[in-house]
Amino acid sequence: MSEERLSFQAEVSRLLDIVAHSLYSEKEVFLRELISNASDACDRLRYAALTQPELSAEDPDLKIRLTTDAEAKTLTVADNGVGMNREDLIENLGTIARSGTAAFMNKLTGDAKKDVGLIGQFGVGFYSAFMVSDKVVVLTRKAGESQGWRWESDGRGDFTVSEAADVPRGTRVEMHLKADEGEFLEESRLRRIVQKYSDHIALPIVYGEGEEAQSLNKASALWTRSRNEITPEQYKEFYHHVGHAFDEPWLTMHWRAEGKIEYTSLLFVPATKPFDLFNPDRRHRVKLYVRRVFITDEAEGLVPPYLRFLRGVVDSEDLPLNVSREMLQHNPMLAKIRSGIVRRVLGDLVKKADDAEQAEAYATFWENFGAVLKEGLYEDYEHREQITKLLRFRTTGAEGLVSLDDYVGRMKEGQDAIFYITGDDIDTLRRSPQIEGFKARGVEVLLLTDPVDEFWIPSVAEYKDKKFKSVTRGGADLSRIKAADEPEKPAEDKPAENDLGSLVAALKLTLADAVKDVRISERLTDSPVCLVADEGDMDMHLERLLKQHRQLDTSAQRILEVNPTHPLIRRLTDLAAKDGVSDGLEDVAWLLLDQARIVEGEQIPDPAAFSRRLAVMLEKGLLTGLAA
Ligand SMILES: Nc1ncnc2c1ncn2[C@@H]1O[C@H](COP(=O)(O)OP(=O)(O)OP(=O)(O)O)[C@@H](O)[C@H]1O
Repeated sequence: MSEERLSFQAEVSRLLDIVAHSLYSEKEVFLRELISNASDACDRLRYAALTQPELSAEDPDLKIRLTTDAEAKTLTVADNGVGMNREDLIENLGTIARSGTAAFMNKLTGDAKKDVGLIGQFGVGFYSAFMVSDKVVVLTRKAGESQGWRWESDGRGDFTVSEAADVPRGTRVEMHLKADEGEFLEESRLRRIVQKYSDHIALPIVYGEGEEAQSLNKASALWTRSRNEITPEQYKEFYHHVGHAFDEPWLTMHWRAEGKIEYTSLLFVPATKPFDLFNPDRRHRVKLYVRRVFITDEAEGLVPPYLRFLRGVVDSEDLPLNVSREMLQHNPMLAKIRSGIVRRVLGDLVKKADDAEQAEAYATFWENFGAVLKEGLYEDYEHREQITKLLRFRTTGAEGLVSLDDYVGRMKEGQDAIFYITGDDIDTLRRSPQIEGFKARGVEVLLLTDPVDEFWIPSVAEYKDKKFKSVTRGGADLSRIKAADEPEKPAEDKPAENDLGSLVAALKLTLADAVKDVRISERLTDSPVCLVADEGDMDMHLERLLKQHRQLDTSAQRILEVNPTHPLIRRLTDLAAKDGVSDGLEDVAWLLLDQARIVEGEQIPDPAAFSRRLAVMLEKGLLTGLAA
């Protein structure tokens, strides 16, 4: 087959443009990226060879080799790993398949300086070779296939692919260095880079060929070394490699489990949210090794979905090497390892959460992963208590994050429930009419904005014998809670009970089926009205959420609560006591209901009628206002 010329995917072209034109301060990281790829390729071959030993038989000692040619000004990174065929080459070195790429690309501004910072966080993998090269040639042959392939590009829009003869198994990436990148031809420079970024790689990385070849790294898997031999820098570089991450690890956990089951874990909690955290598959990314052999990064059941933010490796001494990825899931050993991991990780997180000096650091973790962790409250009954200790909340009572123990410790005399409100964002929740009375009495309300909150609360139901209670459902029961500094309302502020009775009757008659009931409110202090759900009905926010996701197409009737101390309601009470249901009262009743719906974020069923009534009322108001 002759040479084919193909174009890069548009995203790759944009990326290459930035890579080539930006003054990336740490160009040396290209080597880390290529070594990381080479190591992954060897891991994949080693796994495939477990069931097909012939794949690696001709050249079984897996390694990574760096060579230079001072005359040709080339640096080559070669591995004898799994290699690529034509389709792999076109798919892998012409596109960016990684999840989160689209989101990343949307963030690019076109301003090279800013974009470089972003790339630093995202990593450009193979394409970083173009930071130091004006031409890259890849020669590769896939394990088990006889045809070799050559890929070549100057990194400017297109690349060529052609057949190549006599290519050994694996991949050679030959970089034709730019004129001013001669430093990458020097062994000492390469050695320093390898030691800085790639020392954790478990394979030998050598410089040169034959007898002369020099070893550049320790070639022992980082997790097999003892903790006191590993520097924070080395942990970080390993985290970058294993997690395809570019931030600092927020927490590093490295331990060996001994006894009935033996395994080593080196796990990290990232400092920032990975792009794919909320993918529907809820997959974790922890890599499973069996006695130093990489098995899979898709071992379902190794880590529960609510800890899917973890990155790192678990290396088992007991699982059989020939365990197929499919059979793994049902292996009882795996369940034991998982339970060890969960216990340890939750234990370490609780320690962090309990440490008052680390409150700020813990808040970062919580903002990133709290919403994911909460899934464990209903998915992992066994560890619910520990997860509960990790919970943090925004509330009406404090600026920062509050734990359930903080909350319970501050409960008012007579308060027997943990009050909460759910919604889409904190600011709207803080302004909700339903929490007015709670705020006025100094009763703290948890402000919940994660969709998952609607699901764990009913499942957990209570904490330390205090039930969770939504402030937008059922009665407010505020009268039983004593507030020390509660100002007594002057008696004349509240209309007479009888008159209020007439108002409620008139509103019920007017609004009929549009509401389930009309009640005098205990929870309002400033707003005239609000909607609440009846005790046994679904909370309003949950109903909206389910409708958005097309999981529900009916609506429950709501209760309209009126604030007896609001001037508007007092005026209306007089009107109802005098005339019963009048035209004026009818219009106001509907307007109040629509207003309550708007504040709640609900649709108004008849906007035209709303607008007509509003115009009538404004006109009347203006006329009497002008006359006065
Ligand atoms: N030396 C290699 N041997 C075999 N396949 C390789 C090699 N280098 C790259 N590839 C293939 O090309 C793909 C793309 O590589 P690239 O470095 O761009 O991204 P990545 O490795 O998936 O992510 P990262 O940015 O974390 O490196 C890899 O996923 C792999 O399938």
